[in-house]
Amino acid sequence: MKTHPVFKLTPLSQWKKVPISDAFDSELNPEFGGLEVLENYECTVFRDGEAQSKANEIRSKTKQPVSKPVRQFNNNFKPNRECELEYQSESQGQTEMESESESDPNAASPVKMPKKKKRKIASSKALVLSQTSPSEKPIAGNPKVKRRKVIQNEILNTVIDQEVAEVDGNAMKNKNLLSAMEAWKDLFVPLPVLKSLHELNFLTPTLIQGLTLPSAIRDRLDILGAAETGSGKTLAFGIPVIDKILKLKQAEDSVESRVYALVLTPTRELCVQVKQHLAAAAKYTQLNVVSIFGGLSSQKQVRLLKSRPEIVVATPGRLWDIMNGEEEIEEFLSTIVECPLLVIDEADKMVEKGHFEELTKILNLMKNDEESSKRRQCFVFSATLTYVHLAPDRLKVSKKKKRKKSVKISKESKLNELIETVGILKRPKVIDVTVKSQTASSLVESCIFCTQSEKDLYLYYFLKNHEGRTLIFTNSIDCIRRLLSVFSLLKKTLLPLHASMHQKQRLKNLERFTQSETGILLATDVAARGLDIPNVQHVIHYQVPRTAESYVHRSGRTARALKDGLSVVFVDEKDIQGYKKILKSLHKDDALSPFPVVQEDLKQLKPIVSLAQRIDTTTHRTEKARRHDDWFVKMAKDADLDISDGERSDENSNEQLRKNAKERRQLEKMKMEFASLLAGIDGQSYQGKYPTSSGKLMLPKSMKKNTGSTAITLISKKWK
Ligand SMILES: Nc1ncnc2c1ncn2[C@@H]1O[C@H](COP(=O)(O)OP(=O)(O)OP(=O)(O)O)[C@@H](O)[C@H]1O
Repeated sequence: MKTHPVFKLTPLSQWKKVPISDAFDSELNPEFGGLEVLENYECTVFRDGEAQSKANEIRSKTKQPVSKPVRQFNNNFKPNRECELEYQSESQGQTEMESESESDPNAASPVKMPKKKKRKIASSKALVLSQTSPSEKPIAGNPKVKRRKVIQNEILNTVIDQEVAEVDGNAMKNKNLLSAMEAWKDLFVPLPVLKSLHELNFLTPTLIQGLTLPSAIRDRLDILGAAETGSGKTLAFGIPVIDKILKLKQAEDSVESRVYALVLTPTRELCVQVKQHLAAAAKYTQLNVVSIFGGLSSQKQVRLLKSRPEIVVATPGRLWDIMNGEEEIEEFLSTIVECPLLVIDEADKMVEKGHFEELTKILNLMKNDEESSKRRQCFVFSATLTYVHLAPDRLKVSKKKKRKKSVKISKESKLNELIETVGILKRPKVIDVTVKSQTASSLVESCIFCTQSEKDLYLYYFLKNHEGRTLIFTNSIDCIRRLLSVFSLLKKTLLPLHASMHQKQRLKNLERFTQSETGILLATDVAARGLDIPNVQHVIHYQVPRTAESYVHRSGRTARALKDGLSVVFVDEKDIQGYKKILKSLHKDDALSPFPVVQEDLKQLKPIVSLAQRIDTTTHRTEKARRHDDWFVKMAKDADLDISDGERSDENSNEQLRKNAKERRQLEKMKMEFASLLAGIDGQSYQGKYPTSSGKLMLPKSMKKNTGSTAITLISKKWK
C-alpha cells in the first residue's frame, strides 16, 4: 500500500508558510490546481475552478459529518481510519499522542468555543496528523482523550475556517481570472501563465497562438509555425515551452539544474526582447530566463548563467563562445545537448547558408545525442517560414547552359531542409496562417517614385509633416552615415542602429526610440526582423530592400498586433527592377499606392534640403583635404623636413591650398544662408500631422479639400 504523507499543521501564525497544500504537492495530480481542504480529517482536493462552491459547501458542513469527500486525495488514503492526531506543545516541545477514533461521535460534531480561546489554542499548539498502525490506536472513552478530541476538533475547525477563507479568496480570484480569460479556454495554458497574460491584458489568443497551443501542449508535437509579423508568435512557442518545463520539473525528483529550453535568435536586440517576453509570461512561475548575446561583456553573462536558468535565449555566436571557453559553467551548458526544448526564431534567416556557422555547430552537437533528440520538442517559427520565391540568380546557375537561371524552391523542400537542419525526428505539425501577400492585414503600403538625390527631400517632407514613431531602413551603413549628417543639419534627430556600432549604443538608441513617441530610428536590416517596438507608425524603405523577405520583415515593424501602420518605399531609377521583383514575388499585382504629397510644400523644402546636401558634401571634402594636409605636415615635421611648394604633392600645392581655403569660405557662406532658410522653415507651421490616437494617418491639411480623408483611406480608395 502506498504510504501517506504526514500532514503538518503549524500554528496559525505560520499557517501561510506551511499550507497543507505543501504536504500534498508531490502527490497531486497535475490536473488539479493545488487546492486542498482538510475536512474532518479527510483530505479533499478540488479543481481550481470548483474551489469557491466547494469551499462554501465545506463551510456549511463543518458542523456535521461529511459523508463523502468531494475528491479523495488518493484511492488508498482513508485518513479517518488511518490517521491519528499528534499535539505538540510549542512551549515545551513535547508530543502527546492521541488517535482519532472513527466511531467517536465528537469527531463529527465539534463543541463551540469562544473565539479568543480557540485562537489561543490554535496558536499555542502544533497539530500533526500522521499515519499510524491500527495497533497503536488509543483507548476510547477516556475523559482526557475526549477533551483532547474537542480541542482537536476546534483546532481543525479554525484551520478549516482559515483554509476556507483562503480558498474563497483564491477561488474568487481564479474564477474571475478564468472568466476574464474565457477565450483561452481549451488551449491548455497553465494557470500561472494565464495570470500573466491577464495582467498583460492579452484577453484573447491570436490565431497562431490558438492553433499552436493545443498541438504543442496537449499533443506534444514539434511545430513549424508561420504567421504574419506582429501576430504573437513569441508566445505561441513561449507558452508551450513554459508549460512543458513546469511539468518536467514537477515530475522530476532530482534538483540538479540544467537547461530545459534553448531559444536561438538571429540578432542581439531580438534576443533581449524574446527573453523579456518569456520572462513576462513566466512571471508567476519560478522559472528563470537569461539572454546570452554578443557585444556585451561575456563575464556578466557567465554570471547570469551561474544562476542556472531553465530557459536560455541566445544568439548562436556568443553561446558557442561561452560553451567552449567558460569552465565555470561548462557542466551546466553541456546540458544544452540534451535539452528537451529547442526554439529557432526567425528560422528561415537562421539557417540561411553561411549565416550562422555556430548555429550549425550547436545543432550538430544536439543532433548527435540521439536519445535526447528523440525526446526533444522543437519549435521553428518565422513570418516567412513557408514563403518561397525565385531564388536569386546568383545562387542558381545552370551548369549546362552556363547561364544564370532562376529556380523556384518548393515550400515542401524548404520545410524539409529546415526539419533536417534543426534535427526534428518526428513528423512536425506545420501551422501556416500566412497569406499570399505575406504582409500584415492592417498594413497600408505605399511608394514614392523619385530620383536618388530627391530621396532626402521626400524623407524630410515626410518627417516634417507626419510625426510619429518612424523607422527608416537603408541597405548600407554608409547611407546611414550620410543621412545622419544631412539630417542633423536639418535639425532632425535620427537614431542610428547598425552592426558597426557598439552594442551598448545600439541598445541605448533602441531604448530612446521606444521611449519617444516621435522617435526616428535609422537602421540597416539588423532591425528588420522580430523587433517589437510598440506603436511604430511608419516604416520607410529609403532604399528598396534586396529581398522580398526583407521587405516583409521591415514593413512588419509597424502594423503589429492588428494596429494600423504605414509603409512607404522610396523607389529611384536604379531601384525599379528590384521593386518590381518584390511586388511580383509577393503577388501584389498592382503597383503600391503612391504616397500623397503636397507639391507646393515639397517645393518650399527643396532649397533647404539641397543646401544641406551641398554643405554635407563640401564639409566632407574639405575635412578630407584638411586631414590630408595635417597628415602631410605632421609626417614632414616628424622627419625634420621643411616643405617647399615643389615638394608638396598635387593635393598640397599652393593652388590646392588656395582652392581649399576658397571652399571653406564658400562653406561658411552656405552655412549662413542655410541658417536663415532653416529659421524661415521652422517658423512655418505645418498642419498636416497625423492624429496618432485614432491610428489613422490624416492627410496634410492642404490636401484635404473638405474630403476629410486620411492618407490611408485616400490611398485605399484610389487604388481599389
Ligand atoms: N494574445 C495576445 N493579445 C494581445 N497582444 C499580444 C498577444 N500575444 C502577443 N501579443 C503582443 O503582440 C506583439 C507582437 O508579438 P510578437 O513579437 O510575438 O510577434 P511576432 O509574430 O513574433 O512578430 P515578428 O514576426 O515580427 O517577429 C507583442 O507586443 C506581443 O506582446
